[in-house]
Amino acid sequence: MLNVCRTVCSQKLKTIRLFSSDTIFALSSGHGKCGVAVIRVSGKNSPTALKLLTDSNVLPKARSAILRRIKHPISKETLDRGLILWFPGPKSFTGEDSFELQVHGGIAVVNAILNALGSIPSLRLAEPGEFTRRAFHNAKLDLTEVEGLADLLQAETELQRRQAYLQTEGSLSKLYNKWKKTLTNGVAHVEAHIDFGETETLEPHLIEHVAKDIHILARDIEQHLADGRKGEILRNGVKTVILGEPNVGKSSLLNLLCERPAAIVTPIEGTTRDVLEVTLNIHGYPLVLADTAGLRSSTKDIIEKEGIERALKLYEKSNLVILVVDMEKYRNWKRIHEERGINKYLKEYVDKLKISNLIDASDENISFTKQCLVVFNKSDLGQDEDASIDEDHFVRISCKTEDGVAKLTHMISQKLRILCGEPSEEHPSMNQLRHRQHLSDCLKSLQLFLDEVSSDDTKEYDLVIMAEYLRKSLRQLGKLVGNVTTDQLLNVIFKDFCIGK
Ligand SMILES: Nc1nc2c(ncn2[C@@H]2O[C@H](COP(=O)(O)OP(=O)(O)OP(=O)(O)O)[C@@H](O)[C@H]2O)c(=O)[nH]1
Ligand SMILES: [K+]
Ligand SMILES: [Mg+2]
Repeated sequence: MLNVCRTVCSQKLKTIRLFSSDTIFALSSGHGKCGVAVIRVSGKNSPTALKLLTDSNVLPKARSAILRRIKHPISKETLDRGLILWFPGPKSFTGEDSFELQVHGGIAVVNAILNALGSIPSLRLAEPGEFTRRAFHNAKLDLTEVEGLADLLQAETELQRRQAYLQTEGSLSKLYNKWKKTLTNGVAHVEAHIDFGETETLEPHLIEHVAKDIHILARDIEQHLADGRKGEILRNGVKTVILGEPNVGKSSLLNLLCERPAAIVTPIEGTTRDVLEVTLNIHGYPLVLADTAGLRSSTKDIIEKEGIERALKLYEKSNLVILVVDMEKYRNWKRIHEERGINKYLKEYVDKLKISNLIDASDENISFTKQCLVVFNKSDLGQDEDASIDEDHFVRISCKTEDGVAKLTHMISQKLRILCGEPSEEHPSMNQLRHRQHLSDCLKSLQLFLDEVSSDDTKEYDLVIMAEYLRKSLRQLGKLVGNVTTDQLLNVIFKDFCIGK
């Protein structure tokens, strides 16, 4: 559909580049047949375009839905009848004069209206994300809010939606702007000291006061950075890997959790080679679950060896490990080593799988170095009264009878809550590497400032250097919210948007 429109507009696109004075239009609802399609127009020629489409000299009432015939500007043919919403700037999404059309969602209807818009001089099809980019340039949204909006469009689970929504509403923005204000204050005070310090009487302990504020700020940023990457994990999905010996039922478990036969299951050891990933929604949390090749060192098969290597690589990067154990094998082991318990078995098991760093060796009991659940599978194959399997991170299941699977799902969701947290307005989590980098750099400069304060016992501060450290920190916060940007950065951020947003 857009191809048609692109052809119509291609002539114009050749000559018109991304000048903000262009008036842009696009289909903003999904592509293909649908009940209602939303077409958006924004820019200084919106009023003219709207008058032409409605064949009227007056603009409709602002921000009210009005039913109108939509006509071709030249032939005056009625193309459809639909709702019109007129948003005069600056009280619009983009901050510019703009309007929206809600029309019948047929492909030909949408094409006809897009073509009609394309026939109006100085109107052109919007680039991906261009409406949002204008909103950003007109200070309707800052950069973290733009990122929140992109995430909201991508969100697949309830908690991803909640985190993204709070961010579009400025949860991160408010926090970072508060920090910016503290820093701006600090810079102003230090600079005032440099400019007037020698001639005028300034508050005697001014630098100490600034240092106190900066100290609190540095602590807050440090705490914000030390959040276990909760926001990032929620945004990207919890990387979870199923590991274990061959034939313990890893693929059976993946199939059970995703409720379809995604992975091949056979009684042959070494059935799975490639990593197989499925995305699941568990109680609103996104889980990226990977089935892997059974870990063993005895194989000579080069394909299986490669599969094992891939499994181990994935393990290193995973947020959560589901370690599968064959209940029967554990039972047999216990018969031989009666005096030794489950912890001993697990230590031997991870050694054998060559993932011994999963268990903290210094610990007498068992503690894992990553979030981990141990699944004792094939519980249907005999009776076992070992009560130690009912501990926090151990669960007994049968992929055959589906016994214990509900309990496992519950335990997984608890782990997801630990890893992702609950998005909240009061304690928003940063959720992109970009945020982390700017904040770490900001913190570094703040620490240099604080070092300068504490190192000088004669209280003869080097104010010029100190002001520079604060300005550097401020610049990082500016980059974070988007006061300081480059086209390159903006292109990266806006690349996730589609045409019409
Ligand atoms: N009785 C019983 N058999 C099971 C259970 N879970 C899996 N199996 C069987 O165990 C065999 C191996 O299952 P898979 O799911 O292929 O095991 P895997 O760990 O993925 O094996 P590899 O990919 O070869 O490492 C199959 O014959 C399954 O039907 C269970 O809970 N009870
Ligand atoms: K198998
Ligand atoms: Mg398998």
